[in-house]
Amino acid sequence: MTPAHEWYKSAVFYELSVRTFADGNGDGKGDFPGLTGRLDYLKNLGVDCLWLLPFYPSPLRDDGYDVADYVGIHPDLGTLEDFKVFLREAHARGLRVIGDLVTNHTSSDHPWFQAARRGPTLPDGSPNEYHDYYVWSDTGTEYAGARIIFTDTETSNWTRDDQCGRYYWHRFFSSQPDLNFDNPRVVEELLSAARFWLDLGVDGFRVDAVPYLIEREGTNCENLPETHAILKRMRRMVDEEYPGRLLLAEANQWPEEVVEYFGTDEDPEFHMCFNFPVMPRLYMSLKKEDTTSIREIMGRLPQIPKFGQWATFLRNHDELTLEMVTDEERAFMYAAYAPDTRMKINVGIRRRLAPLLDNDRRRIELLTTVLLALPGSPILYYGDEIGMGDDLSLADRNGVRTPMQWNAGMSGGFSTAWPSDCFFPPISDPVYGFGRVNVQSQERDPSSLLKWTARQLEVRRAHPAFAHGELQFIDTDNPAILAFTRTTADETLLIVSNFAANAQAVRLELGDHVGRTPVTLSGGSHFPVVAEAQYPMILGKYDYYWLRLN
Ligand SMILES: OC[C@H]1O[C@H](O[C@H]2O[C@H](CO)[C@@H](O)[C@H](O)[C@H]2O)[C@H](O)[C@@H](O)[C@@H]1O
Ligand SMILES: [Ca+2]
Repeated sequence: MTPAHEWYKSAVFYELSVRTFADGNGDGKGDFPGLTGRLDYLKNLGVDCLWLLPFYPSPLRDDGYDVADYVGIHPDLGTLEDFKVFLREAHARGLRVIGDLVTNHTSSDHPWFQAARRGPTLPDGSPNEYHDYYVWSDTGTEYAGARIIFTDTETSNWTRDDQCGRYYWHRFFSSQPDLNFDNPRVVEELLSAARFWLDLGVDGFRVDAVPYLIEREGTNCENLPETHAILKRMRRMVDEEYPGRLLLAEANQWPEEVVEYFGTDEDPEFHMCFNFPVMPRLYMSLKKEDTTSIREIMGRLPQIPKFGQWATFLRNHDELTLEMVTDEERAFMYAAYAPDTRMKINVGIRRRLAPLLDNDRRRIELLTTVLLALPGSPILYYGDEIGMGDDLSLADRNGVRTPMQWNAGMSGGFSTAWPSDCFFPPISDPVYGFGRVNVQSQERDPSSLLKWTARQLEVRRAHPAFAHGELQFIDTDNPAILAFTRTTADETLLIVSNFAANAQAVRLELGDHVGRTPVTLSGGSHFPVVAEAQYPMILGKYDYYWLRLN
C-alpha cells in the first residue's frame, strides 16, 4: 500500500494554461470560471492532478513566467474568489491542483525590481533594501561560464539598467531579472508566496527553472550546492507546514545532475523531477527505428529516494527541448522533426505532439502508451489528447499554446468572442482546425483519440504496477522493439512496443517467466504460454501490447 501522502506516485497529471483553456465571460481570454466549467471533462478523461501554468499578474512578456505579483490573479483570468471556487470544485471532483512557482526571476515590472533599480542607496542616503533582491554588477562581465538559455533572443545574461546605471543578471529574457538567492530575505519572500497558495489549498507546485538560483564565479552557475540548500529549505517548509503537498522540479539536466534534486530519504528535496533526458529519445527512437537510446538513458538514471517519483512527458508548453542530447543527436532531431526553420527555437523544436508525428494515429498511440507505461507519473499537455496542431505563425513558443478546441462552433467553443479577438487565434486549418479536431466530435466517436486516451488511463489505473512496479528491460534480438516488465508483489506487466514503420518479428528473452501466460490487459486475450526462454512475437507497424504475465 502506498501511503496517502504519496498520491503523486499514482497520479496522471494534466498541464494547462487557464488563459487558453476556456473563456467564461466572452472576452476572448480563458479564465477560472471557464476552466471550472470544464472540470467534468477533465474528470471524465481520467486525469488526477491539474498543473496550471502561471496565472499571476504579469506583463506577459514570457506568457506569465514573468511574474509581477506572486500573490494575485492576472485580471484577465478572473478574481481570487474565482480561483477559490475553481479549487473547491476541482477538489470536490477528486482532482488535485498544483500551481507553477517561478522562483528564479520576476518580471522587470515587479515592484521589487522597480524599487531595486533605484540603486543601492536612496536619495536620502539610506540603504535601498530592494536593490539586493537582484544580482547586480558594475561591469556585466562576471559569471562568464554560464550559458545563455534563450539563444534566439539574448546575447548576454547581463543587461544594463539605465535608471540604475548598473547591470542586472538574467538567465532568461532581459525582462526577467534573476532574484538574488544569496539574500535570505528573498528566500523568505518566495516561501511566503508559496504559503499564500498552500493556505488556499493548492496541492503543491511545479517549481520553475530551479538549477539557476545561485551564481558563483568559475562555475556554470547551475546545480550549485547553495541552490540545493535553498530548495531543501523549501521542502522542509512544505513537509513541516503542509504535509502531503507536492514539489515538482523543473531541472532540465542530465540524469546525474537531475537526480540531485530529489535529495535523499534523510535530507529530501523534491518529491518529483521531470525526466527530461528520456523525452527526446522517444521521438529519436521512432525515426531511427531503434530503441537503444531509451534503454541506455533509463539505465543511466540513478536510484531515487523512496518518496521520489519521475514526471514523464511527451510535450509541454515550451519547445521540445534538445538540451539533453548530444550534438549529433540534436542534428538528427532537427533534420527529422524540424524540416521548416520556423519550427526551430532556441535549443529545440516548437511543435505539438500530433504534427511532430505527422498526425499518424498509430505513432501517437505508440508514444502515449510508452509514456503511460514507463516508470514515473505521466503529464499530458492540454489538447494533445484530441490531437491538436500548432500555429507556426505565432512568435516564440506561442504556436503550441493556442486555444483548446471544444467544438466546431465559433472560435472552437473556446470563447464566444470572434477568433480575431481571442488571446491567440484558434487553429482553423483543414487538418488540425477546430472544425475537424475538437472535443465534442471526439466524445461522440467511440474510436476517437480522446476516447482511446481515456480508456488507456482507465487501464493504467486498474493496474498499480504502472505506477509502482519495478522496471526491468527485456533483451530482444530486434532493436526496433522496446520491451520491459513492471513488477509489484501482485502482478507483472509486460509492455512490448514496435518503433518501426513495418511489421516486426522479435524474440523476447523471457527466461524468468517460463510457464506464465501473457494476457492482454484490454480484452483479456490469452497469448501462447512462455514455454522457453526465447519468446517469439510478431508486431504490426507501430504496434504495442500491454500484457499481464499470469
Ligand atoms: O521562466 C523562464 C522559462 O522557464 C521555464 O523554462 C524552461 O524552458 C526552457 C525552454 O523554453 C528550457 O530550455 C529551460 O531549461 C527551462 O528552465 C519555463 O518552462 C518557460 O516557459 C519559461 O520561459
Ligand atoms: Ca475571459
